[in-house]
Amino acid sequence: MEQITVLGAGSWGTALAIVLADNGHNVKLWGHRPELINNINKTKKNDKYLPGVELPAKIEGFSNLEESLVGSKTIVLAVPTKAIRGVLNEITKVIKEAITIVHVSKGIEPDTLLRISEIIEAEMPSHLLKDVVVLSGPSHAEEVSQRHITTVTSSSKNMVAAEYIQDLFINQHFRVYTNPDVIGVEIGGALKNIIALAAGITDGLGYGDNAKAALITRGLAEIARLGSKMGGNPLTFSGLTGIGDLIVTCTSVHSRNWRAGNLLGKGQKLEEVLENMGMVVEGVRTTKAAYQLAHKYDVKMPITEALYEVLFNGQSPKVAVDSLMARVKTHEMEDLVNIMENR
Ligand SMILES: NC(=O)C1=CN([C@@H]2O[C@H](COP(=O)(O)OP(=O)(O)OC[C@H]3O[C@@H](n4cnc5c(N)ncnc54)[C@H](OP(=O)(O)O)[C@@H]3O)[C@@H](O)[C@H]2O)C=CC1
Ligand SMILES: O=C(CO)COP(=O)(O)O
Repeated sequence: MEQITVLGAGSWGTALAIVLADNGHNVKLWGHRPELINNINKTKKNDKYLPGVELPAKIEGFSNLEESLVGSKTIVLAVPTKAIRGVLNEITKVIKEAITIVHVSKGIEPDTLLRISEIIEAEMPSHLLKDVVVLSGPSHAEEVSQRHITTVTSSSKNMVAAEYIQDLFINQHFRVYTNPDVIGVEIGGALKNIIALAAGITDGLGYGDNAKAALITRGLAEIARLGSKMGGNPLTFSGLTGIGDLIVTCTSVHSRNWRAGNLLGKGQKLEEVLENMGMVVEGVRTTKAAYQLAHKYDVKMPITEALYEVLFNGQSPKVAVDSLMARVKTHEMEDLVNIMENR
């Protein structure tokens, strides 16, 4: 059995700590708010993020980063995308030996347009970084923490590392696959949040299942279009970290992105929505990044572009949906578009 440090004591960090503890590992769970950590250690619960869930005895909370890292060679990084650089910077100051970082965040950094594994490689000195692995897939913390059946994918440039992480996490309720396509896995996980926001908006506007099916399917088309151009394997987008995560996030009330979109669709302002969520809504920043990526790679991403107008240019959700539907008619399949345009 291993000792593993989980950085980030929010919903996902805590749920993954439970999986690891269930597998017999000793888990040091670090959070940056001492009151939350004291409460975790006292009550053996994280009532702010996973109300009512009992934490296994093998999880110990830490608010001191250095203490949480002593003796751990594998670190699970479970903080929101915007906090990643800061946390990596602090890790670098205190560790002495190379570590394996498993990141579980779903986002892309606006402006730099870096994926999370690229941020990790850029921030960490190479002598302190053994491997980077991404663990991603359709997995809401609320269900994982109740040991409901979940499937995810472990991906790394180094498949030995991906398989090592598969072994650490896999159990009867939490099935872990591997996939060498880090780009496809990270792009699918990050961009599904944009489509989930849009699905929440159409639900909030009062549209039904047809609209949601359209968003999931056409959302997948634009994610795959961008992701393949960035070097991802097109097949990855039909897997757990592509269509799988799209389905769960667009259809579940657990999704913070769907919930935020739903409130936007019902007429709330973005600032108001984010203030009241109390948890990270990754899709907002990622919409900005994907909008920039679409221009950089010259890829059509109509849903992303419509959402960008709503989030950053004050367009009303109804007008954005109407303009999506009023676009010039086209073929469904990319190849057909190329064939027809060249005939
Ligand atoms: N929840 C889920 O089901 C899943 C989430 N993910 C991904 O996991 C990542 C984390 O999300 P999740 O746990 O759900 O988010 P939450 O909002 O539930 O928790 C985020 C945690 O990170 C903490 N945090 C914020 N800023 C910092 C910082 N600068 N330094 C240290 N800690 C910080 C927050 O503390 P505080 O707010 O108190 O400051 C909070 O404890 C996201 O990228 C998300 O997309 C992936 C799969 C499933
Ligand atoms: O990534 C997730 C499920 O796979 C969590 O999605 P939300 O961040 O929208 O809650």
